[in-house]
Amino acid sequence: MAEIIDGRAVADEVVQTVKRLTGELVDARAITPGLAVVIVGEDPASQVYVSSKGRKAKECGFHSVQHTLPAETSEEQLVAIVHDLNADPAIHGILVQLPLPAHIDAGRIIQTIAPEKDVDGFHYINVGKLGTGELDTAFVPCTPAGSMLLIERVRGKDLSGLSAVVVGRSNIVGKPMANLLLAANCTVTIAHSRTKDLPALARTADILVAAVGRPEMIKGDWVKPGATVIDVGINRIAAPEKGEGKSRLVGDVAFAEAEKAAGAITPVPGGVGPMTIALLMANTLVSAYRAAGLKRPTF
Ligand SMILES: Nc1nc(=O)c2c([nH]1)NC[C@@H]1CN(c3ccc(C(=O)N[C@@H](CCC(=O)O)C(=O)O)cc3)C=[N+]21
Repeated sequence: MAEIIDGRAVADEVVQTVKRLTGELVDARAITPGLAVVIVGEDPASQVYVSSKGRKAKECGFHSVQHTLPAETSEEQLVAIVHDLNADPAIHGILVQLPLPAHIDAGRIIQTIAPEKDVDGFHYINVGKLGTGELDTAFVPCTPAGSMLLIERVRGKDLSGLSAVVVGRSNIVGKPMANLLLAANCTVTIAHSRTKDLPALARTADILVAAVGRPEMIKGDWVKPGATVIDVGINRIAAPEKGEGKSRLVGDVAFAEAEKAAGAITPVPGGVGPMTIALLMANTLVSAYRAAGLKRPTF
């Protein structure tokens, strides 16, 4: 049976390190890292993520601000808010929660965020830096960065020559994940909905990352014996066994089957999700260190 990777425990270690380094920054330079989270509309799932980000930021000792805007907020109003946050020296990280309402051009909003405050790592400047390997000055998207930390926990820091298959090609997870694995000298394949014989390809992976958003799509017999399986999916599905109208969270991997073959596997919940939030704190801390002209801490 696979080792079950405890994402909550690793995330907590990251948060404790952020907290300690925040204390050092406050003592040495009187600079408090500041994180602004902007949410437009009332999507209940989004509200949950945003409030847990605010809670973690306070736990780290950050200055934390949240802008909750009505669903009718115009694109120009949102652009104006981002401009204000760009100009605010107390703010080192800006996160605009996605998805945005359909009448707002999310791409334009992301490109409005100052790259040096783009702790999501979604701005073209940060995407380009990751693509060209300028990791010292880039922000790397939180979910792939957190997934890499979990992979390193299991396999050590030297991933050289390992075969990695990333299932999913999104700009926020699949593509940056593939770039990080490539930077770590893995042989990387990105699979997607048009990939031929995905089960056979998946079985070649020493590191298998599932980021497709389809509940339990990756089956146990797609997993190479001993592989490291990172499940990025968070899918809410009906759970009639828990009672009428109840639901539960599952990943993109059929966990009960896959844990029999894998060497190590992340659960859902309690795997990648908590790491995403921890790396948001780490990126915000790094931004504050850079703004102070100090060397970037590494995680
Ligand atoms: N600009 C932007 N950046 C984001 O990083 C971003 C976003 N927009 N929009 C929404 C998604 C979603 N997201 C999650 C983070 C943590 C958990 C998490 O900690 N999940 C827990 C379970 C939470 C539960 O029980 O619902 C876990 O996996 O253990 C989930 C989802 C960040 N997102």
